[in-house]
Amino acid sequence: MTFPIKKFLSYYKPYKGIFLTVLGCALFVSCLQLVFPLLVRYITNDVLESDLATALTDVYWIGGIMLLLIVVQNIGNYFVDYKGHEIGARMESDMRSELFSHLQTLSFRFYDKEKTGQLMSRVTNDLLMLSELYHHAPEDYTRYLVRFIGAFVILFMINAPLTLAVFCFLPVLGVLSLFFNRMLNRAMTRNKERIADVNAQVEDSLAGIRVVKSFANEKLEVEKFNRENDRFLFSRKHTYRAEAYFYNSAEAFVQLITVTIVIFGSASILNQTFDLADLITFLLYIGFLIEPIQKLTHMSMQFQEGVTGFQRFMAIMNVKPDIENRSDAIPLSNVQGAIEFREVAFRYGDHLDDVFTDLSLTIVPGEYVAIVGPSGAGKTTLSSLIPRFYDVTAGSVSIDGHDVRDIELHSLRSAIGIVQQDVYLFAGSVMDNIRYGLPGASDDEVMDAAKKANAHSFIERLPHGYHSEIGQRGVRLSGGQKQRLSIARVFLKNPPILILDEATSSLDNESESIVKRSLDNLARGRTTLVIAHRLSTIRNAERIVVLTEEGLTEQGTHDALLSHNGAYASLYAHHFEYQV
Ligand SMILES: Nc1ncnc2c1ncn2[C@@H]1O[C@H](COP(=O)(O)OP(=O)(O)OP(=O)(O)O)[C@@H](O)[C@H]1O
Repeated sequence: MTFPIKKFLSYYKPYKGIFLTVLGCALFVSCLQLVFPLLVRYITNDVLESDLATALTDVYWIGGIMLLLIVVQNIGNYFVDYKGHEIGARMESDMRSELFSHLQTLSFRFYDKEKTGQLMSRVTNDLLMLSELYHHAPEDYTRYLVRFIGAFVILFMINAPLTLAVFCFLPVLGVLSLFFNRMLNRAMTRNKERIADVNAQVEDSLAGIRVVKSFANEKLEVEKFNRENDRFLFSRKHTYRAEAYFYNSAEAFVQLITVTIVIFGSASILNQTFDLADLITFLLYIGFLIEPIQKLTHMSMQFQEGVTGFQRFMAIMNVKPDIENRSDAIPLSNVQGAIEFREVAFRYGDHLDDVFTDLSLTIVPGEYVAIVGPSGAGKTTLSSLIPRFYDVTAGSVSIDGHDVRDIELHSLRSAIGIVQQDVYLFAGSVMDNIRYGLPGASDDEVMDAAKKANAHSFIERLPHGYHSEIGQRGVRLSGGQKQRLSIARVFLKNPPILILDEATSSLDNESESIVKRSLDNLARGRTTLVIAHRLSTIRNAERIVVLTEEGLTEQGTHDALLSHNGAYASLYAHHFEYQV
């Protein structure tokens, strides 16, 4: 993947002013730092040669100047460190927010493929590395470059041959770092993938902790986790080995440079072509030359981590949502609730089998239609084409005569309410969860919806009524209670079209009958599509549609289908065979 430099730089834009100030400050402080060794050289070379009284005065003066320089430098460094980090953190926060917003736009097809834990890793870890690169790299490179060039010029003026001799080591170091850079880059990418796998494993195991415990499979989960954890450890070991090679080779070069100066400098002093002040200046400035080399490994790590983090960030940002508003999408208003599937073909992926090939079905406004059929026939898939969770492969789905692909997505989904067997409730209070159906609804409206969903009385019995916390995913509520909250949520939303997907199949008889009454209330006056396994619950449906692997094979009322003695009759017989 080529590096999208323009996009990378665009995140600096909102902070251009403060960023350039920080950079200017780093530059200024670096220049001040170059003055120090020159002052020491001046003392050893000139001041110490003069008479005692003048020398002492000069030393005090220079000491004062040095103190002032220290104060100015440290104030400057404080500003650079504080503001620099803040800019990095702000940019990281902007990117995190952009990434999260983008994730919200991606469709079911994307989430079918991606692991939640891995995505979480991108939103957190990868961006953390990026903030370091964003602010440290420009500051550090400026500091090191200024000091490096400054020290080179000063040393060159003092003793050109020795300075050039020191510089002969640098190309070798350059080649070395290029070689290790590639190695580190690969290792960093692998590290990121591995930690994302660890995250995914943690997410999966903890989200399913109730299943884990019910099967007493804690040990198995620990083994699965350790497998990923070990892979991460192995990958990090590789990185550290590469790093250690690089760091120590660079360190050896640094020491070689110091030894060269000491030997050549001392020999030159003996030959009287160099004096002690020159040697002291060289040794003081050598730090300015060595520092960037010593930091090269760290900077290169930081650079690689930031770059791979950005590439992984962009890999998601570049995923185009496959379900989007068309530029001329129309808002859906005054919905009557007519639904039409016309010659619909659908498959989940290019290499997967068709779920439907030529399916046509018309539902009139306000009709109550039940879809039944064997498991895997495509009942849920059919219902998910109405709110455009997936787009048809061929044919069309329309509402009130408008192809759903031409309807503005928000208005389309606002017109459809879905109640599922697997209720998802968010951490928060009962009130928050019902209000999710219509953010901005008043407390009275929420309570009214709860009453219609037969949820009000149980909510009032909770320790803090509507303000009771329900725990993550509603663990503190029973299945039937969760279901009624989800129905209240849809009451509040008040959509003209309703999809009930196996909404009561996991409940016991008593809960089922309460939930059933709530659902009947909800369905009144709305076009309703029920996906049912329990054939007993849909006996009164105005129309029952039978979906099998061959497509829609039969439709009619319960009695008509039974007397037809086809697929429905055999499903029904089968169903009751198991019920008895
Ligand atoms: N996200 C998905 N990606 C790929 N294939 C899928 C996906 N969801 C469902 N399928 C496949 O599509 C087919 C229809 O599944 P669907 O869930 O619609 O059936 P269903 O009739 O609702 O089944 P059930 O009654 O068991 O819930 C099945 O073969 C299933 O494996």
